[in-house]
Order: sequence, then C-alpha cells, then structure tokens
Amino acid sequence: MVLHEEFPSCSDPSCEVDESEKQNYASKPSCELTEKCVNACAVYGRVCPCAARIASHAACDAMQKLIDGSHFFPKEKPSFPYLNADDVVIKEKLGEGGYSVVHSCVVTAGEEAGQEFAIKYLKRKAMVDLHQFKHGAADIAVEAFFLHNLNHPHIVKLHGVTTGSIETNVATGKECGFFIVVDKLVETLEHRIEAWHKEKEEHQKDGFMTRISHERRMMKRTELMQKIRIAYEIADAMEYLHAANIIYRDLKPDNLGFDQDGVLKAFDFGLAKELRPEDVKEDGRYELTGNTGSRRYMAPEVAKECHYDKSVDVYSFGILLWELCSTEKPFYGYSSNKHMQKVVLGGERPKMDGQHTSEWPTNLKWLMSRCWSAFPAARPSFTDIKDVLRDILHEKDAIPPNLAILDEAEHSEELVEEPVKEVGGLFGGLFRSPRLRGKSEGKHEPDSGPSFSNISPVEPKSSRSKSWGFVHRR
Ligand SMILES: Nc1ncnc2c1ncn2[C@@H]1O[C@H](COP(=O)(O)OP(=O)(O)OP(=O)(O)O)[C@@H](O)[C@H]1O
Repeated sequence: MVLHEEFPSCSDPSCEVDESEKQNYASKPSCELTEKCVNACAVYGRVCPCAARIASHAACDAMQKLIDGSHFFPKEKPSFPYLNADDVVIKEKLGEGGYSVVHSCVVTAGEEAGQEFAIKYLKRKAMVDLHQFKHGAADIAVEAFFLHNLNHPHIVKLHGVTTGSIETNVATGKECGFFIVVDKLVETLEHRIEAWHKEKEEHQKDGFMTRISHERRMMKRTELMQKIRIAYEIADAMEYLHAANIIYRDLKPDNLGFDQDGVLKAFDFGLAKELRPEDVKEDGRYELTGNTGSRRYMAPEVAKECHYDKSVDVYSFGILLWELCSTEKPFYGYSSNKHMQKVVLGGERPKMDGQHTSEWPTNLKWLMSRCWSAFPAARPSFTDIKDVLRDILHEKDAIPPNLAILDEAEHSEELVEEPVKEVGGLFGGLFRSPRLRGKSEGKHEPDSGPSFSNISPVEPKSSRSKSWGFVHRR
C-alpha cells in the first residue's frame, strides 16, 4: 500500500494521480457503465475494472479521513510491512465477515519466514457488488491502517500488506490481490464462553453444582479468577485505545480472541474511530453515528442516536463482563424491539440475583452495575476498571473509596422524557426516551463511519447463539 500516490486530497508533490480523475471520482462515484458492468462481470465471475477502480478510491478516501486532522495517526508516509502475494501460502479457512474471508497462511520470505499468520482478503462475492466492493476495500485498508499504528500486547499485530499501491491491488480485481496479514487467533472469546457454558450445563445435569463441596468452591473460584484476568486484559487494551482517543464501538466476545499462547487479542477495528477534541459538542460528547455496533452490547445513548463518547465502550464492557462471568447470553431471547423497550428505554440490565452470581465478590457486581449505568458520567474509566479487577485478583472485596463519586453521579442525574429519534424505522414514534436534563441534543449529522442496524425479530435457539451480534454492520 503506497498511500501518498492515490489519496484524492493528497498534497504530496510526488503524488502521481491525475487531478481530473480525482475530481471525477468525487463527483461521479460510479461510472455510467458500472452497474451494468458489475452485473455482467458477476455472471462471468470476473470483476469490473471500473468498480475495482472506484473501490480502490473508496479505500484511499477512508484512510485519508483517518489521517486528516488526526492527533494520533502520523502524517508522514506509513512504512507498512510489505508482502509479496507469492511469498504467502494460503491454508485452511478460519472465518469470514461481511465482505472478507480469513484464512490461515504461512509466510515464506522475510524475517518472519516459516511463521503462521491469518490472511484477510476480499471475497469474490463482495467484489462483484459495487457497494460491497467499496466498503470491503475500505474496511481492509482502514483495518491495516489502525493495526499498523497500534502497538499493544492485547491487540492483533499487522505483519504485512500487499506490496504495491492500494489502487493497483484492488484494481486487479483478483481475490487475494489486496490482503492484510495479522496475528493468527485460535479461538474467539465467544467460543470459549460457549465451552464454559456447556461445561456448566453438564455439571448442573449431574448435580455437581449443587453439592456443597470444597472442591466445587475451589473450582468455581479458579475459573472466576481466570475470567477476571481475561477481563483485565480486555480493559488494558481498551485503556490503551482510549488514551489514544480511539473509541472501539464493537466490544463483544466475537471480536476478541486468543492466539496459540493463550494471549487475548482484540481484532476487527471496523467501527473504531478517533475522537478529536475539536469535535466535542457543548455537552462534552460527540456527534457520531447512532445505532452502531451490536445491539446487545450497545450503550443506550448509541441506540437512541444521541451524542456519545468513549464511555460507550465501558457500557459494552459491563455487559461483556457479566456474560464472561455468568457464561449466559445477556438479554437472551430479546427481539431488537423488546431490547429497545426494556433495556434501552426501560433501563433493564442483566440479573445479579441468580445462583451463578451469588459467589461473585461485591466489588465485581458493583463494577458491572457502574459500567452499564444509563448515565455516561457514572461509568468508570478503563483505568478505574483495571484497579477494581486488580483488587478482585488480589482477593480484596471493597469498592475503592475514590470511585464512590460514580455512585453519586448515578444518583444525582435526573431523567426527563424526550422523544426518541427514529431508529431504522422500527421504533419511530413508539417510545419516548429518557435523557439527561439540560443536555442539548444538537443537530444530528452522523459521521460517515460505518454503521449497521443489527435488527433481527427473534433470537436463535441456543442460549449461547450469537443472535444480533453478527449481522453485517453497513
Ligand atoms: N486474526 C484472526 N485469526 C483467526 N481468525 C480470524 C482472525 N481475524 C478474523 N478471524 C475470523 O474471521 C471472521 C471474520 O473476521 P472479521 O470479523 O475481522 O471480519 P469482518 O469482515 O470485519 O467481519 P464483520 O463483517 O463480521 O465485521 C471472524 O469472526 C473470525 O472467525
């Protein structure tokens, strides 16, 4: 990826892209023949060259947006680790997303020769649909850009991108013509929680859980501590992102995984966004795309399309922490409509009075309830969260006195009724939304970041099914 050669608004004197072509792209996002051409190419299984060209521009535009006015991303030419397609041997499939497919791969050249990684590239199916092609190419480019600039033990590392320019790579229209190579993960947190859940069910069946034995208590304690350590690692990664003013917006067990050494890593930076201080509104929050992320983990203010800030990741973390510790799916069986009514507007949260929560330390329960507070100001920071989790790991069951201020924030907020914005047409006019008095809603102009409305009328059968969490976001 050679960025400076293809950014439409590039001011680099060495930029070789024709200005008229950039203008043409800006004013005419798809050429007259594109739709026809894409359809024809879909029939023949080939990719339209003009669609490929537009997709490559979309990828460059998306990266340029990250750089423009950024306080985090460097302005100078990024030195991506380049990999030649011939130096990557593609192996078994690991998974797939909306537009891309992920395979295991072995790199055969360079310093990392012989090592196994994961390679992500655009699906052919996505390349014969102009809309998907554009978004898919942009997603991969943005992910490469984020991962290249982030450096944290609990965030997947970028090991390579295709040699050559984005334009050339995307415009070849070849599967694997445009790829990124990252740390390979062997299991997602979703799968691990699912395995714990099955184990719990087995134990419950044979009466193991009801026997009051020392062995049982020890086992539960050990497992809880293992989960708290995982939670600590997630909080550590989030603290790092927040310190860089990056909001993740999609914290859920499907986006977290473990490498072969069991180290937790966050992946999928498709919804991540840098918050710039100059964009902050009067209410101290930002005008960002509403209804973004996975509804189950989505903070109420995001679902209601209000202004929001980094604390929405803390809300998601609270829900995720409960799921991790209980191995139950939060809000299981809720349609998106019910979720809106009960959780977003009604303030319902996962229960902490059941058998599986009875042995949780008080500060763990307190932490969850603070994280998923309806009031952003009453949520702790990830630094606070780490402090509490550290206490739990050291078997200290007390709420840190300096965090009592969060309880005050929770109880000092006053709710007022305000009409909720229309969300995906489903909730429009049906409900009224509680908001904080005195907070100005402002004009709602969503950013152009990715968004999806993960609406599904019913929950799948298994209580550990992913349900709405996996619908594609754009
Ligand atoms: N580094 C990795 N190692 C192993 N498997 C991975 C890795 N990255 C992604 N996967 C697998 O591929 C799937 C799709 O990856 P990812 O979520 O990054 O793609 P995406 O296009 O962003 O997906 P979505 O459209 O759901 O957001 C994941 O759910 C996971 O199963």
